[in-house]
Amino acid sequence: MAATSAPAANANGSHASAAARVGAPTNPMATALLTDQYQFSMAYAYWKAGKHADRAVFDLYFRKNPFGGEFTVFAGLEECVKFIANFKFTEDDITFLQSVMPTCEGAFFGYLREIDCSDVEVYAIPEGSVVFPKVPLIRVEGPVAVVQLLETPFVNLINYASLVTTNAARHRHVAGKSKVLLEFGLRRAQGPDGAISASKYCFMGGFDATSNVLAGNLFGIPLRGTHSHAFVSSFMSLDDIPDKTLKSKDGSRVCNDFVSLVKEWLQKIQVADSLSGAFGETNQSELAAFASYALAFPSNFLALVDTYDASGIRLDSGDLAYLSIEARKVFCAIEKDFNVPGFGKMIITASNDLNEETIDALNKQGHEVDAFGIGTYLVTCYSQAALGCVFKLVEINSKPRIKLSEDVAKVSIPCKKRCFRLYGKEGYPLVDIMIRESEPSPKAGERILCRHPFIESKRAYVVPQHVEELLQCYWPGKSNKPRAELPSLEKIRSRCMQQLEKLRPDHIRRLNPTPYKVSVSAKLYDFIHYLWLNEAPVGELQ
Ligand SMILES: Nc1ncnc2c1ncn2[C@@H]1O[C@H](COP(=O)(O)OP(=O)(O)OP(=O)(O)O)[C@@H](O)[C@H]1O
Ligand SMILES: O=P(O)(O)OC[C@H]1O[C@H](OP(=O)(O)OP(=O)(O)O)[C@H](O)[C@@H]1O
Ligand SMILES: O=C(O)c1cccnc1
Ligand SMILES: [Mg+2]
Repeated sequence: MAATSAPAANANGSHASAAARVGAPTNPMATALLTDQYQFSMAYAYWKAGKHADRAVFDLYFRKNPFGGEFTVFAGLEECVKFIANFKFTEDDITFLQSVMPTCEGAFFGYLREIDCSDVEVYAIPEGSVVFPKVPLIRVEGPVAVVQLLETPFVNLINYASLVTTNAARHRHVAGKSKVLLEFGLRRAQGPDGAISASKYCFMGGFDATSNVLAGNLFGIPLRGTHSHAFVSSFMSLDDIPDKTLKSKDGSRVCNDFVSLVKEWLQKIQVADSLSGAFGETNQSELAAFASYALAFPSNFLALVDTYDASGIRLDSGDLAYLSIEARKVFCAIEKDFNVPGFGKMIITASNDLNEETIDALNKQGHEVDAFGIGTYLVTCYSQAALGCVFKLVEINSKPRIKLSEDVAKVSIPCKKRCFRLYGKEGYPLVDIMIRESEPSPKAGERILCRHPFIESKRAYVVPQHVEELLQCYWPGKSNKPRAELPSLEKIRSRCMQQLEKLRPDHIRRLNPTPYKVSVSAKLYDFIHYLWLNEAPVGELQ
């Protein structure tokens, strides 16, 4: 996506061209009808009350980090921007809405027919950033009825995206930088959209490649894969191979009878002392499948070796630590005894219900796996079903609003806010702080009081070495703010990896990670509590 500094939309109607520049959401189902019915009910009631154009500010945020961790990776922003760029009801949509809202006045549908997001402003934290609870990931400002309609699709586009990106980042963290991570989840994902999103966001979170061909086509994600048990078991014997000619890629080297060569080598390794008879009971049909696969992919050979008995290169069952070590020993012995340089470094891929815990267990045991193929646990986010992002009204017509709850964690933080990340001496982020829009920004070298939004005793002075403003303008509406760039997937992925590297290690460790501090300015703290007391009814004791 090209960078642009032009306003996305302005009063003289450049909204359509902005939409063309930004492009359409990946999923064609992400249209203006993809929302909950109650959003239309409220839009109608706002309209009836003459409030539909009231200027509202909503924050999209989550309350708790997923997977028992203390960090989250923010993802899905580009799809939200594409969504609002294309937000418009078609005549068919209007006809349908009229049919399901028969009691609404006709003029309301005339209003719906006209609306788009040209008067909506979207500020957000850059996609791929590490984020924390309570801090707005996206701040949406605009006519209340329009922004209300955006609640469900925005939350939908962010929730799973951020959850699965975080899951992928956690798998990357436990596997370590040097391992190849392959996303194999297409068959186990929640439908086609779940699968496509998983492939995109697992790559963003640090995976190297996917088996999902459509995702490769749509997003340019590298494709990787091996072969399945069906291929191996489809062969009966070496007689199943009609064309035995093996050619090098450029055709310069030809072996006319590769099958005889395979047999010859099998005899050699069967009697090799260093392999102590490991190949004595080689399954002939499995051997035929591998020989045939090698003939098809002479420079890219990979064998699924556990169909009959595990002994070598994608391992998909059994004790993966033990088998990978045994396989490596065999490869190293062959390299040494038969002088085949590089054979010992043959890539060992492992798959089969892998997840953070099993990879951690393998690491603790010691293993020789180079690449992990991960499906079910990764893409279904097995250990946490949803992130639980919410979209809350924080201000209307410049009047701050608060949502109270018995559960303090569910009390919303009112006001249109600006958010900053304060970095310490060692270069690590120390704390995120939210301030009222009217307050001066925190500055490097200047002491600022950071307060826990709800717990009075929790506060700290911080003298930041560096201050980063978190919310950037991605959709300026009718303002003249320059629009922040929507970077390529590759760039977002790099951002994610860099951000995780910059985080203090105790925030990302798997066991008992330290919570990152999220705070508000003293002014905002006072205001929250003033508004809270103002809004909370005083009980009466009888
Ligand atoms: N060394 C290991 N340490 C911890 N977990 C492992 C280890 N090796 C494999 N696993 C995990 O143990 C589980 C093995 O599951 P299970 O016993 O059902 O499979 P299997 O019998 O080996 O294979 P299959 O039933 O697919 O033929 C998988 O989740 C796998 O990832
Ligand atoms: O295990 P996952 O993390 O979900 O990774 C994807 C799995 O998909 C394939 O299994 P397949 O559909 O062949 O079924 P099976 O291995 O369960 O027999 C492959 O063998 C992997 O095990
Ligand atoms: O290419 C593979 O090995 C693969 C792809 C999808 C699922 N399981 C394995
Ligand atoms: Mg399997």
